[in-house]
Amino acid sequence: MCIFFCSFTLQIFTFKHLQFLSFLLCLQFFVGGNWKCNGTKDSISKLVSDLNSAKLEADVDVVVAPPFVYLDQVKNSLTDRIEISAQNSWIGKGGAFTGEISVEQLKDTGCNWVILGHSERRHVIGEDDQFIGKKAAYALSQGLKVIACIGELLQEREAGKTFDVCFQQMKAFADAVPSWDDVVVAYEPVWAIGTGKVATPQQAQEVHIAVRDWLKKNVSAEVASKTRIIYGGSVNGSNCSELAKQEDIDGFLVGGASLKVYFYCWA
Ligand SMILES: O=C(CO)COP(=O)(O)O
Repeated sequence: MCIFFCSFTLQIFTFKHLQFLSFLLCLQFFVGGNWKCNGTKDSISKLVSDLNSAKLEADVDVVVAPPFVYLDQVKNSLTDRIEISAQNSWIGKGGAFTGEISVEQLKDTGCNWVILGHSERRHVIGEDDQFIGKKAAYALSQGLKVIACIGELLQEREAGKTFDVCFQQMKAFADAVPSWDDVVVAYEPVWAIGTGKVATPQQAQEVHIAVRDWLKKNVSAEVASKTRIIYGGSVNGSNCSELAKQEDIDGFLVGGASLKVYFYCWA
């Protein structure tokens, strides 16, 4: 693997170093595995055991997001080298909210990340920008880090609205969160999710740089330079290297391919 991620991290360091020299910063590559609503006790136990013996590069952040019901199992069996994320959280303190999971409960199971605004929550479940913003604000206020997802539908891309949609979703996060220190932005074009139709490196880079520019204009230059913007949507072993070469792609959020250990260990 890890030669793979190591070499890209080094390239990314060079790009970022040149681009943001004034901040003397480089962004650590981030690889997130979103297991979505997949797995059984047995299959997850096998994946965890494979992950525990995988050789992961030291300078890549690796985070996995198992389904809620397996969080405890994963936390109790997975190496501490890999952090754990939830796939959703409630907007505030727990209580009489049937079927919801609170941030406090997630922290209690050892989660330190949560994915919010995923397109499957937006478009299948019907969560809107404000609701997602509230969730992000509450999660951050309780010390949970946030993977903040944005991305356009196919018809929005075809109508030339990609930037408008992504910027509107960014604004909802920006209006809600007091700080971007613990936020990673995941650009996931909806038409690329689970379809095998990955964005080209140019399509992804074009949005990533626009989102970084949006952060610069609307939040601050420092936040723009420090915030990792990762790509998700049909990423796999064959397309990841070209995507990772793009200057503003700081990692991946991966669905289907993250259910196999080899995704974390390409070499
Ligand atoms: O939704 C995704 C990650 O959050 C991407 O899913 P796929 O990698 O299966 O397209």
